[in-house]
Amino acid sequence: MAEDKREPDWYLALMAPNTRGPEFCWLDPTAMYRHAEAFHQCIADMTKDFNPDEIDLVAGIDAAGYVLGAAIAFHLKKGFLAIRKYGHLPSEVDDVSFKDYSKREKRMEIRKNAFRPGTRVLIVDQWIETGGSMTAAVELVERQQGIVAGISCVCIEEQERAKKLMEKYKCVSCVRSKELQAQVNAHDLESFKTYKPL
Ligand SMILES: O=P(O)(O)OC[C@H]1O[C@H](OP(=O)(O)OP(=O)(O)O)[C@H](O)[C@@H]1O
Ligand SMILES: Nc1ncnc2[nH]cnc12
Repeated sequence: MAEDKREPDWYLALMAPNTRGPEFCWLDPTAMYRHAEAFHQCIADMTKDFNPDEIDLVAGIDAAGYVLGAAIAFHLKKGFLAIRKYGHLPSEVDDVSFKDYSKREKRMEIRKNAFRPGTRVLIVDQWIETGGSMTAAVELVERQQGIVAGISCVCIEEQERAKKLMEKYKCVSCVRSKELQAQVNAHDLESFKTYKPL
């Protein structure tokens, strides 16, 4: 078999740059999900540092976290918990208010009795920018006496609240090198210079 000469996080170069101007700071990992090998490698990398025997349930954050969370739940043979934007679940809920990168007040919710106390939950999202969404998700899980078994995202920016999460929980991202991490923090990847839509 031919030796794989690619960098371990080669597939992150398939993320599309933001072309909607400075008000919209998103990079677009969904561009990468279209590539079968890239998406599968991404899911493998988001899970490889976790022992499946130490996870009972995978939770994904509405909306981009659903794509990855559901794939990871399937990969690890676990169930999936939807952490929803507020006002969508047709059941009794626990909810929490928070601010994210948009600086707007937001709310998210999970159903009451979402799992038994002591359940070990892996929380999955596409991205941590300010850490507002992930911190809120952790609060919802812990309020129902869940144990946060870990946090897994494609990219985690090194901002204040994200650093606090990293101190307290096992956090995994697909970014392997310091160079790429710095580019992620700056929302500007070297690969954007040569990025070509499929
Ligand atoms: O660390 P933060 O500053 O909280 O930002 C991260 C969140 O922002 C995005 O969600 P968003 O609700 O904007 O979009 P989505 O519905 O497409 O997932 C992303 O998927 C994370 O959930
Ligand atoms: N900069 C960013 N890129 C991609 N997804 C994001 N979600 C929040 N911030 C993001």
